[in-house]
Amino acid sequence: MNKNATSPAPVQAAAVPAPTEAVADLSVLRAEIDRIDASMHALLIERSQIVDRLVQVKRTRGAEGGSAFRPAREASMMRRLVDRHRGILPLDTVEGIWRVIISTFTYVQAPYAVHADLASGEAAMRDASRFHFGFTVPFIGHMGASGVVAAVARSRGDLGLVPAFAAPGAGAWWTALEGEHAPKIIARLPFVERADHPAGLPVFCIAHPVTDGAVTEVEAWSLHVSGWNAQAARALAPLAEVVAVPDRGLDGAALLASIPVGGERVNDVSLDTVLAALRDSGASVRAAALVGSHASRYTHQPQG
Ligand SMILES: O=C(O)C(=O)C[C@]1(C(=O)O)C=C[C@@H](O)C=C1
Repeated sequence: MNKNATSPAPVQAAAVPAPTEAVADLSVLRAEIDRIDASMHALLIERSQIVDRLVQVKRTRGAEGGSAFRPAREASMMRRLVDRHRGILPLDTVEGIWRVIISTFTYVQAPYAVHADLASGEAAMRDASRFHFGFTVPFIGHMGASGVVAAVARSRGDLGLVPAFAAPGAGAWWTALEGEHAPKIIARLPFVERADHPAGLPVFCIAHPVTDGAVTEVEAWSLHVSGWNAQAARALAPLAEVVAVPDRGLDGAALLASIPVGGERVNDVSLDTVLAALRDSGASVRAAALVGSHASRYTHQPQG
């Protein structure tokens, strides 16, 4: 006869630890948590010592002054972080922790402020800034992208955040980035996109151009186009992401075209392809200026 079938109760009772055993287990587990917290803290202190050495190396190599923000390195670190994450701790939390670690280590190398355009909604922009740069880095709000670009231009190493989409009334703010010494787009945030990102507002990050650590997977071009029409907009849609603002002087539009020139998914799009598509659809480009570059958009697909 099967003993378990006739007397299941003792088996279930044995699975629940006696109260004293449970208390002992809890204190053992809490001791484990204390050990892990102490190790994590020690590792952060060790990381800060490495960053100290990194600053010395950068100095001896004559690295540019200004911001210590290195967009190529950060994009690659964030992609690897989300790809290796597993377990019950939400990805949002892990990403947020590392954003604070990296942006604060950027700040301790060379203090900077984040200027953000609040004109299309303060809450989402503030969330984006705090998520990507933490609370130690000062946050300065502006009503409009022009104020952000001007503040970054005046600074030594500040960053600017501007919506990466057509915001009503924003105008062709990117034309202020055309000058040789003007700030440029150096990143697009979030580095890792997903449908339910807690700070998912798409923003361009603007700074004085970085020569060391720039990433050029996507080029941002300011295009002045006459004869801009629906056919031209349709022709560009598969080639580039475009923000368009009417330009009455040209009887056309000022465009900010983000052209994927090469990345993990290398494709054939170049400025020439875009210019040819515009010509073929009856529009003509009067002027083109490179106003920055950034890493390819990287989308995280949740497992399961
Ligand atoms: O790798 C660098 O150059 C650093 O300055 C270190 C570090 C980091 O904390 O990991 C900080 C800032 C950069 O944007 C990238 C990475």
